[in-house]
Amino acid sequence: MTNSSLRVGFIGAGQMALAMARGFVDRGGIAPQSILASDPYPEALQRFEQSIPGCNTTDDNQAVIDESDVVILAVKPQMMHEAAESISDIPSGCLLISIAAGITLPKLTELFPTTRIVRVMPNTPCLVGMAACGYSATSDIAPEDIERTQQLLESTGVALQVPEKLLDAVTGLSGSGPAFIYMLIEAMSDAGVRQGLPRNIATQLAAQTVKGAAEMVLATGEHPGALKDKVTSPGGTTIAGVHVLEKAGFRGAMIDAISAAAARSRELGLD
Ligand SMILES: NC(=O)C1=CN([C@@H]2O[C@H](COP(=O)(O)OP(=O)(O)OC[C@H]3O[C@@H](n4cnc5c(N)ncnc54)[C@H](OP(=O)(O)O)[C@@H]3O)[C@@H](O)[C@H]2O)C=CC1
Ligand SMILES: O=C(O)[C@@H]1CCC=N1
Repeated sequence: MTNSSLRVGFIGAGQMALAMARGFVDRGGIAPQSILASDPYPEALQRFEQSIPGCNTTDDNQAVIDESDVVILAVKPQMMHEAAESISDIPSGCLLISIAAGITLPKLTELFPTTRIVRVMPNTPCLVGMAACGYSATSDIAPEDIERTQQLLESTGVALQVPEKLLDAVTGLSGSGPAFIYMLIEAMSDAGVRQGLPRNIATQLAAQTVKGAAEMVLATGEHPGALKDKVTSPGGTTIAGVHVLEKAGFRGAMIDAISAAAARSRELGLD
């Protein structure tokens, strides 16, 4: 089946469902008419319809399962039990993809009567084709289901298969990571404004600097530390700033933040 004929459903039409649906339509060759999203919250469905003109919406989760080839489970982890209870039957042709933080594959297969299920951790930059996704599936899943998952996720950015025990780490790093980077960009922009730059110029310079530095890491394959050294002229400006960041515990704070997010993911899985 080509992507143009693939029917993709979303159970939960919130932020992440929207970002993925937009990515699938813009870059994955999925027709808006082939997208069906359910949510109990009418405003969420309205927002979804406005963002994906031509898509279909419903308040009936079972209808999404019955009328889709792939269904993304995009409810909060705390709502997964309730979502599962609203589904009585899963046709054999339907592949389920859970994006909920923390909910493990054994838990998912207990909640949903199917073995065709993949656990994915995407991130919101899939909206602009720059996602970093990790995913994992049970060992008895068909290779075609892995291929389908890989293909769909790749249309929104990078998709890496990892052992399930690493998915909470992926959640802390790349699932939650965009929020940490937005905070960094905001802080850099504030610093620019503090130094007299107009806000729009400061934010543009900060965001482009983050994007450029990220691209340097990916394109050159060099260690980030080596790239940092190339910016850091002896006795120059950068080392003065690096010293301040080291004294403030910048690296430790980032490691602690990602570790806390990963720990929270593990905790959500225990509910
Ligand atoms: N936001 C992100 O960056 C990322 C989120 N995720 C995961 O994606 C999932 C969704 O997160 P996010 O989009 O941020 O959350 P949102 O709250 O924006 O979206 C979830 C939506 O699901 C709806 N919902 C609640 N119960 C049900 C139900 N029984 N059936 C159908 N829909 C229901 C909610 O309605 P209501 O508001 O009325 O409860 C809400 O509109 C989470 O599991 C999260 O862990 C994964 C990676 C990144
Ligand atoms: O904050 C959260 O719980 C979700 C999961 C990863 C990103 N957002």
